Amino acid sequence: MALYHEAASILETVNNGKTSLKAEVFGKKGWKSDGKTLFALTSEAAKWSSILAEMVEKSGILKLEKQLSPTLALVLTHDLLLSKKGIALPQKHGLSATVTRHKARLSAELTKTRLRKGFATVDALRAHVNEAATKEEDGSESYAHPRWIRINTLRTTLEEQLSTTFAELDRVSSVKGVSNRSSKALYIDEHIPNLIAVSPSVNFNSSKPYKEGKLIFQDKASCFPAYLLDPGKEDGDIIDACAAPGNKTTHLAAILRSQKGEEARVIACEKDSFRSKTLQKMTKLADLEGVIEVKTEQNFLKLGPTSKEFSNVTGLVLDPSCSGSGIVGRDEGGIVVHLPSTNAAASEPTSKNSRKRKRNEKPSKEKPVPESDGTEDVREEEPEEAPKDSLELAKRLIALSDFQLRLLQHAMSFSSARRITYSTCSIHGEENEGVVVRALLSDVAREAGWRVMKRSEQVDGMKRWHRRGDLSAVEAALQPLTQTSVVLNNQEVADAVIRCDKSTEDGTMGFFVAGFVRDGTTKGDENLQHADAMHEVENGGENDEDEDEWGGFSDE
Ligand SMILES: C[S@@+](CC[C@H](N)C(=O)[O-])C[C@H]1O[C@@H](n2cnc3c(N)ncnc32)[C@H](O)[C@@H]1O
Repeated sequence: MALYHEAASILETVNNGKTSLKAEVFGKKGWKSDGKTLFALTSEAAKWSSILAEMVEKSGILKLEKQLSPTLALVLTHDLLLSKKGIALPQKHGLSATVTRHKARLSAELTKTRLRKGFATVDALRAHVNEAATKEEDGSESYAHPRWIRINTLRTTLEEQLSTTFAELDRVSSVKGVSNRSSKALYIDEHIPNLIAVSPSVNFNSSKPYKEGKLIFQDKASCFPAYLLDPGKEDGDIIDACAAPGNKTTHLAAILRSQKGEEARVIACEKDSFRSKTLQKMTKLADLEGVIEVKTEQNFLKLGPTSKEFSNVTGLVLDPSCSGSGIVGRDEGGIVVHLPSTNAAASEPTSKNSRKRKRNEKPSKEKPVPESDGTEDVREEEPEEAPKDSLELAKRLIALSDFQLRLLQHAMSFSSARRITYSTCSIHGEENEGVVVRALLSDVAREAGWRVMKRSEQVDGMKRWHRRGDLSAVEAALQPLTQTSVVLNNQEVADAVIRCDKSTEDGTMGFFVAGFVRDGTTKGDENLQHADAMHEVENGGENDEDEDEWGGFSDE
């Protein structure tokens, strides 16, 4: 029967970004299958594809059943487990048999995914998947996430790309103009230089300039930290403390190079070994001039802030691991078909022992390195897994924010540093305003004279950005600190820090960034209405335990 082969071929074409699902199914003559059935199957499989791809990958069936392509496995698995009628083929049909014999394994993977996402039943998961899909298609309520592309000025210019790669696209004057799924439009961002957004239906994944590192796929919000740091001619070296996969590193390098020419130097530090490799690849591709020095498998906390090597470091970008709660899932963007990797090995059967993770061992979130260039599949951060309950979330946020504070305080210890940006792709106040307040009130910040970078002091685009910090989160962070005699100017701090919300007309992911400055001449207590003698703010991550990395939670 042609249905599954035709559906698989349609998903392949749509995934290449050449056309839309509707245009492919109904606009093309010659399909043997009924159009409505074909559309229903392909759109359902696309909707479920992130879940199905993971199940197929983990089950390892692509390795065992060589006649299955990733898209064919997707549509067959969809009908096997999620369609009421099952696979529309006789049981003995060869194609049906190739997936049916793995039904137990695939079902187990579906159960694991469902539980991990926090849904008690398949129907609850289905409702969630449907709701997400309805939102995507309802332009009035939610906006299709545009594809943000930063033009890498280390390798090309905006003008060159506008007149070549993007010459065919219609120019629009608002982000909303590119949020329409069927449009082929381009918007030049009004806040971040050299950043554009294109409609979700246009895909430059396989374009030459992308493969050459001239285009960097980077959400608008993720461009804020390097831009807010705003390094200039007078600056020395800049450290990107938590760098992989390297989007902010290459952005920093581009800005610094434009200011300092050959003198520009960015030191990129990454602790994780797998992500270090991605960072190396990405920077090698994007930075032919050698502005960036990569420190692989390097714990930032182990860099000596007063050592000679870093005596010329005047700025730091700190974008540490976070809950990832602001991330826009790939399925919240345009029609994206998630495909299982053909290289994926079957996951180990879950035994009691294998489920246990050692304390401090980082949960493995990495995707296999694609053979092509390895940059696009390692994300800046992984989306948050739904916590079981509010208690688990609270615990998670305490551990994360202590870790983030510790890194921020370390950044504040660099002897020549004058500016720092701290960012997360989290929506939780604890990881954002909470960390900022705790850092500002810490001895480290006060002794070194760090204060928040006020809105009025920020680079033009950031000054104009409308979403600012959450005042109630600033106040909430101060509440437990009853011991302190220091009073912050809460409103000024809230206005100084920057937020992005996901799924709004801004077209960004959820994000947070704060700038810190120290003037060098004062003790920098400008945000403090009165600063009394040295005080014990709180433990604030200055614990003796050698916890130098966010290690996730153990299952124990
Ligand atoms: C949110 S990601 C960074 C994304 C990156 N800034 C970008 O824009 O592409 C956080 C990174 O910090 C790394 N990391 C966590 N703890 C670290 C530490 N102590 N030292 C250095 N890197 C660390 C993680 O492995 C992860 O790659």
